[in-house]
Amino acid sequence: MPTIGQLYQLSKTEEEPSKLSHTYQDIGILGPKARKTPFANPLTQAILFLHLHLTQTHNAIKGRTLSTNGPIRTGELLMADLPYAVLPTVATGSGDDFICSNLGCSRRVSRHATNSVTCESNCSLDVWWCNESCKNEDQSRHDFECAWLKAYSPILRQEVGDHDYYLLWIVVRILAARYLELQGTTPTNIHHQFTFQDRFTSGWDGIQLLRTNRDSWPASQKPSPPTPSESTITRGTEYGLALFLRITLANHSCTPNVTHQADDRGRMMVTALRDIAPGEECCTSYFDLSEYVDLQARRQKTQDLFIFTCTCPRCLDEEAQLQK
Ligand SMILES: C[S@@+](CC[C@H](N)C(=O)[O-])C[C@H]1O[C@@H](n2cnc3c(N)ncnc32)[C@H](O)[C@@H]1O
Repeated sequence: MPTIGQLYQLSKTEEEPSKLSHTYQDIGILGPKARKTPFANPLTQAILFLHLHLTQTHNAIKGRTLSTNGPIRTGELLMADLPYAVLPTVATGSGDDFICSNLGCSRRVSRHATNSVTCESNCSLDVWWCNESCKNEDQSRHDFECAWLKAYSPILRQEVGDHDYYLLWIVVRILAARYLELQGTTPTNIHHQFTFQDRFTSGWDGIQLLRTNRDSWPASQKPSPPTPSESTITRGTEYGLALFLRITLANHSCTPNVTHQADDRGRMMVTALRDIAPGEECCTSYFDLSEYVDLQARRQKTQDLFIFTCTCPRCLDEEAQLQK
């Protein structure tokens, strides 16, 4: 079950991040249907937002699902999800930008920004912060990974390649978040402030729920998992690699009713593509549907990347047409 996803910057043809941020920051316009929970991080005030009508349900084949228990209008913001862990995936030394390592910030910043700082121990060329405040705020989390990065990042990167190196590093960052959560000092530790834990599990408890639901699949849907290789992974415009606990509940549909886009600070913004009725499942698309148009191409894509055969209404309808 893929739960760690690339964050992509919005392309120029899509809605500008600033517009999304504006809708989000001006969250009062959503009125009483919206609840907001200030994030623990006093410096950045990153905000986790969940629409009051969003809920979690279960489907025998798909596993956990994101659903609604009330009406949602086209264009409404459903979720601004914060990552549990995020890391930069831009090749070392390349490009002008970095992602601030402070989880509560996660902004993309120019390497030439006057206030940017790096780790004194030179543990990794990928670890940067916007400024001293972000570094101080992130210090205890970074201390957890610093020795590991210094000892292993050059060797691992060479020996296993970027893809596997990033997967190992994000596991270290997930453990760092867990460690800080136990200390009660982390900005990811929103558990105690979050008032609707009953609907969405936060923190390490949420990580523990991330396991495959393959046991519930019919035998026909259980091929051997493909070995991901650099050539089979379409990365798009890279922003970072992140783990989200709430948007990960959204299943795939080839006629999605929601869309997800990373904003410019590593949050995943989920917006309704059409009116959604109470009780409907909220599905997004896991890939660019304009690139995978016919049924066979789309089904191959979900098999290759996520090991399931899509049975969304569009796929079933097209399948029936082909069988006529
Ligand atoms: C990001 S998770 C979505 C949440 C997942 N259902 C869960 O229980 O955590 C992706 C996984 O959900 C399942 N899934 C998503 N969309 C599906 C679909 N249209 N049909 C069948 N399974 C689907 C697959 O197991 C896939 O690997």
